[in-house]
Amino acid sequence: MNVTQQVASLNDAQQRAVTAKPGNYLVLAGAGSGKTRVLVNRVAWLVSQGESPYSIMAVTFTNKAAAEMRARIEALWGSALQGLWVGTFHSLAHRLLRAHWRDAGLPDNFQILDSDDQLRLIKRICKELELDDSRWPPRQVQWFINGQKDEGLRPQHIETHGDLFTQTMVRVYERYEQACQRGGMVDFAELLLRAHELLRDQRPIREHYQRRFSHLLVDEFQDTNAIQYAWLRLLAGEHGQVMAVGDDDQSIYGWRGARIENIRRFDEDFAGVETIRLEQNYRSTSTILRAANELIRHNTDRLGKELWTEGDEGEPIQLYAGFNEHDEARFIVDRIQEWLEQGYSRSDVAILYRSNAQSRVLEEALIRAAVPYRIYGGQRFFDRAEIKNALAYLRLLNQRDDDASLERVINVPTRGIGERSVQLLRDCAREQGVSLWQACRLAVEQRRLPARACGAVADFMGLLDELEVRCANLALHELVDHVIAATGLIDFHRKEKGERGQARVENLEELVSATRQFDPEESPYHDQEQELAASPLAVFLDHAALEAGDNQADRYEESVQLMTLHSAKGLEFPLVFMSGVEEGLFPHKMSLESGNGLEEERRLCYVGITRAMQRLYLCYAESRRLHGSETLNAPSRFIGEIPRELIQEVRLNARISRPVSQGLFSSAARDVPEGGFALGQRVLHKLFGEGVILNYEGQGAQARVQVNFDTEGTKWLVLSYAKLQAL
Ligand SMILES: Nc1ncnc2c1ncn2[C@@H]1O[C@H](COP(=O)(O)OP(=O)(O)OP(=O)(O)O)[C@@H](O)[C@H]1O
Ligand SMILES: [Mg+2]
Repeated sequence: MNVTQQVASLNDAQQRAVTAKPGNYLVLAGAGSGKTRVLVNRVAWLVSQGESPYSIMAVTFTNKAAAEMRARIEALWGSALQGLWVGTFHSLAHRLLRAHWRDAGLPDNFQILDSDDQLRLIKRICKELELDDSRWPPRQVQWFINGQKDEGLRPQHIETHGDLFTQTMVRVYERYEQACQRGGMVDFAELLLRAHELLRDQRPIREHYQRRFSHLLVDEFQDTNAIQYAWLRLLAGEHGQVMAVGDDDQSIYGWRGARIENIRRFDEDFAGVETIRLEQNYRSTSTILRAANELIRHNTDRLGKELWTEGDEGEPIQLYAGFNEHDEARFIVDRIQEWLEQGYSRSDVAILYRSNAQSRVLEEALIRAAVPYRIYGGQRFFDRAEIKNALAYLRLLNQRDDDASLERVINVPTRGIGERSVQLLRDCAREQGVSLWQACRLAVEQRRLPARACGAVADFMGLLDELEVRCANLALHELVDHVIAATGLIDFHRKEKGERGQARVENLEELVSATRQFDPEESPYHDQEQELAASPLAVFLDHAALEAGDNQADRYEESVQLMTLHSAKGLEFPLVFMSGVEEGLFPHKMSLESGNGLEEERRLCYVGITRAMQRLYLCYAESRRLHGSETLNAPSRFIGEIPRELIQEVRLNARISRPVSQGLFSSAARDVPEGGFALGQRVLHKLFGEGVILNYEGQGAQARVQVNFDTEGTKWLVLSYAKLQAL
């Protein structure tokens, strides 16, 4: 099919956008209405009309989306397009700086500083400035510097108003800039800022690109920040033609500086803007679409759009009330397996969640069922840096001579043992043929390090020895809880500003939850053999090492996709689960503290719902152990904002109903598959007395139940041995 035929297959509004005469356009439309498709078609159409690919630049949100966009454009056109620029704001800015390094004031071999390198540099500067890092956490400084750059501000532009905090931050920012300049290093935010300054200050270069790029096309325009917007304006100049494509209802990066107002400003800042609205949705069933429309109607600050579809009504949205997070995960994985049997492919399925830490329980359920999965745009739980740090401390507790773990955390959180000292320790270990831990001891005894480092190493060793004593009689989950607090890891991340720090703290707390099942008395896996073989800590560490291994589905293997709601933007899947749709988790409790936080959460929910093409499941857990503590959450208000008639509650077994329900609707019921017991049922055990069944695990001879006994606490019991009596 050639380009003209392709364009003819679009609807009228889409065709109008694709074939629009030269000018500035805002394509404002809801999810799944073909905005990205319009953009792709517009590029191919421009080329088919004789425009040179050299004159076209298309910007999108992630590298992956950019690669996909180029592939789709070239597929439409039928061959590769030389000279066409497609990328993210960052990659395009980078390209400009590489081409004009001299004019941008950079060395020709300038390096990109990733976020970890940036943090390391900031730490060094804070130290030089003798800033106490408990008062001035380097991560907070990093957040500050990047935030200023995103607003286009250099240190000299920042008003300090005599405020000590700002003054100090600006002082670090200045030094940091000097260090980057000296070392020829450019961080991510700097790419945008510097490319902006290059175009702003170097008239010949600006005019060259303004002449070259007569067509600028931007996808996901609602999530551009101040500097990206400014950059776009400069590049467009007086004559450039911009087509900005976006959806105000999907603006979900306000917390990272994105400006939804850019949509409104576009009209004022660019000449003769014509707004084109696309209203037909091609992605979802009418039920899913109605749910999304009704939900987003609860937001006040909207530009207002309607979406309709010719598609089928489809099935109602399924709502599942999990008894707890394990039950929720099990339910999800059971459904996935059913679909796979029906012939769906694994890559048709996405599981979306609000917060990173939620992935752990889902990952475990998938691993147990041997369903390959990938975490899109993120890392598996046990691969995350903060988790690896905590595990390194735990490994050291277990085995001091574990050099890799020691190196990992000897200076995390920062305690004044710099790279030079670590090198001295390595040398000493090599000379003496001992472990790093032994080398630490020697170095302290023989004062082989500078006095400050010596003191710090001695403190570090003291910390581990003390932890060992303190933890001797703790249950595994208490031990982990104690270790992440006493080592300062929790505080270290808590001081980081923004979602990232918050996510790390949540992950660490989730690690505590993860260890509970390894405590003998709570463990469904527990048996005597295991107890004789190894401590729960050792068993857990092995488990973590295996899980962090090569379990992630290989790149080309079909796999179920797990991702946060944020990274699901722009994507679509036939089958979608949204898990953890609970008050406090989604909307996230942190969001309720800021004025428009709730509306941004609702937009995120809208993004989630509109990812689904055929089937959508909303799941929540009546009780959830997340980040180490157990909470009883009400179902999210977002569920209540979807019309009742669009939702069907899943009842796995309606015979027995649960006594406790936090549900909006009548509680869904579920019984234990073997033995005829129900969750929530009271039972009698010969030794432990009366209790309530909380959970179950496995089937047949493997079936175990967790019972909360009135006097003996919570225990996991093998059902076939326990001889429970129903009460
Ligand atoms: N005219 C059309 N005919 C058939 N299918 C279409 C048409 N327009 C779009 N689609 C399909 O609808 C789906 C959604 O399109 P697209 O991803 O471009 O929407 P979008 O508006 O960019 O969504 P989002 O807001 O989620 O980014 C895609 O599968 C696309 O191929
Ligand atoms: Mg899109």
